[in-house]
Amino acid sequence: MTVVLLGFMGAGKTTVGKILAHKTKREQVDLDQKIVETINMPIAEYFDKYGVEAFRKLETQVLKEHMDFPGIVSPGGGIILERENQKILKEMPLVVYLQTNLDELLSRINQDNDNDRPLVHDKAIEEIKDIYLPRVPLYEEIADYIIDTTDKTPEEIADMIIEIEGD
Ligand SMILES: Nc1ncnc2c1ncn2[C@@H]1O[C@H](COP(=O)(O)OP(=O)(O)O)[C@@H](O)[C@H]1O
Ligand SMILES: O=C(O)C1=C[C@@H](OP(=O)(O)O)[C@@H](O)[C@H](O)C1
Ligand SMILES: [Mg+2]
Repeated sequence: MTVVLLGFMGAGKTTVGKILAHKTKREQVDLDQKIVETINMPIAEYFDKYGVEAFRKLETQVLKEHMDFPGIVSPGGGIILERENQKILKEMPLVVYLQTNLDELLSRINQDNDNDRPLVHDKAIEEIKDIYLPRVPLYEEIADYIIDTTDKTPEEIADMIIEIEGD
């Protein structure tokens, strides 16, 4: 069954998705990674050159290509913004929102040297809050399940999703 992980940047969509796929012997697709393979440059560079709207179009395209993916789908945190994506996500069988408080997200993002996230890079906390707060009700509305990740390890979160799938 297709499992989609939603959540803000730093929620663990990529990390938990990888562990969950490994534990359950399924494939994971990270939509950001698919986009990077297509554009052949880092996401931050693409944002600089072509802007956020162009990125959103690519994001919708790769989501459509993977809506029936038989495994774990880890999108970027902004996947819930486009109406078209919201519709697609609602049709997908199991959507889990990895809920995390903003302090914890900021601390995870800051220690993550593997990813440059242009929407939060060098931004003040108030600006990040302006991106985060309007997204929360969208994640909540679209998800079938919500897991509070704040004090949990990615392993524990993956195990919780396995339990949800078993129910
Ligand atoms: N539950 C967690 N507890 C602690 N650190 C985490 C957790 N989930 C993810 N991280 C760390 O936070 C950073 C961002 O994780 P990532 O999986 O890339 O998030 P996302 O794909 O949702 O933006 C990584 O450095 C990752 O190791
Ligand atoms: O929330 C967003 O708008 C974004 C999240 C990023 O992915 P992660 O959520 O995996 O960091 C990446 O798609 C891009 O930088 C934009
Ligand atoms: Mg990610």
